[in-house]
Amino acid sequence: MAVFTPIELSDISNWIATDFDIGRAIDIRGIHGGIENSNFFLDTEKDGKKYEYVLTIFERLSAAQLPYYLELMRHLANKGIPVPKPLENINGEILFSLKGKPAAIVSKLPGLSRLTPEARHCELVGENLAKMHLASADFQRAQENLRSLSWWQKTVPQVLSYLSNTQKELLISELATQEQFFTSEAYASLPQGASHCDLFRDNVLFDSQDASDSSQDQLGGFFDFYFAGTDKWLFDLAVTANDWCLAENKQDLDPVRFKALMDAYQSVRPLTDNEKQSWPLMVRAAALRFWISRLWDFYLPRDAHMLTPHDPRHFENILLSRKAI
Ligand SMILES: Nc1ncnc2c1ncn2[C@@H]1O[C@H](COP(=O)(O)OP(=O)(O)OP(=O)(O)O)[C@@H](O)[C@H]1O
Ligand SMILES: N[C@@H](CCO)C(=O)O
Repeated sequence: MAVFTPIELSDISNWIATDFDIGRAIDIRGIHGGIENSNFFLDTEKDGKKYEYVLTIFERLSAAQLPYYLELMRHLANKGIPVPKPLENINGEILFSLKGKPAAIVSKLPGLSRLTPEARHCELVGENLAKMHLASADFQRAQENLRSLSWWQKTVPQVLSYLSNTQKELLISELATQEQFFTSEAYASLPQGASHCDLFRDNVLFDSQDASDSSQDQLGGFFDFYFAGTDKWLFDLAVTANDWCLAENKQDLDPVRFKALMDAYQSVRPLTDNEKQSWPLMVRAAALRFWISRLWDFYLPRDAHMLTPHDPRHFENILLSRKAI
C-alpha cells in the first residue's frame, strides 16, 4: 500500500463537519494499491444515511497543476461520463490543503476492477473512452501531459546508467524515433483534447451483479485522472490498448480484444485516415512512455510505506513487440 501521508479520523473530523455538507466523518481507511498519491476511503453519515468518498492527498502534483484534473472530472461528470465528481465545500471550492499538501475529495465509483478482461470489457472501455473524448471537446482548460516527450527527454539520461547496452540502445533509438514523429506534420494534425493518458485496467471499475460472473458487467467508471492532459486522442487509445488488449504472452496484442476495443471506440468516434496511419508509431510512443516512467519509479524510488514499483521490463517487452508489427 502506498500511503505517503498517513491521515487519522481525528485529523479531519472538524474539517469535514464545518467545511462540507456531508454530515460527520465516521471512518477513514488507507487504500491498498496505487503508487502516486495517498488515497483513503472516507465514510460519512448524514441523517442516518452513509455516504462514501475517496480522499486523495497529492504527493507530486502542485496546487497550480491540480485545477486542470479536478475541473476536467467535474466537466465530464456533469456531462454524464462515469468519472469521480469532486466534492465542493460550502464555499464551492474543490481543492483543499491537508497536512501541508494539496488534497481533494471525490465521489466513490461503484464496482470492481477486471484485471483479466474479456472482449466485452474492452468494448465498454472503447465506447466510453470515445464518449469521454467527445465530451471533453468543449472543456476550456488546457494543460500539457506532464509525462510526454519533454519529460521523456529529461528522464532518459537519469535512468541510462542502470541499463544494459542493449536496453540503452533501444531506449535511445526509440526516443529519437519519437522525437521525429512528434515534430512531423502528421502528428501535428492528429485530433487532440483532454485525455486520460493512464487508462489501465486498474483505473476502471465495472459494476457487477456477481463478482464471479463478469457477463453482466456494466461500466462503473474511469478514475485516476492525475496523469491526464491535453494530448492526442490516439495516444490515449494506444495507452489503453497496450494494457487492455495484451495477449497471454503479456506483450503482443490479442486480436479479439483489440478488435473489440477499436470497433467500439470507432462506433462513437471513427479514426481519421491520418490517425490510422499514425497508429504504429503511436502505439510505440505509448509503450515508451510507461517503460520510462517505470524505470524512473524502479531505480529512483520515493519513500512510502510498502511501495512496490511496477516492473519496467513489461513495457520494454511491449515496445519490442510493437516495433515488430
Ligand atoms: N473514485 C474512486 N472510486 C472508487 N475507488 C477508487 C476511486 N479512486 C481510487 N479508488 C481506489 O483506490 C485505489 C488507488 O487509487 P489510484 O489508482 O488512483 O492510486 P494512485 O496512487 O493515485 O495512482 P496509480 O494507479 O497511478 O498508482 C484504486 O485501485 C481504487 O481501488
Ligand atoms: N499505470 C502506470 C502507473 C501509474 O499510474 C503503470 O502501470 O506503470
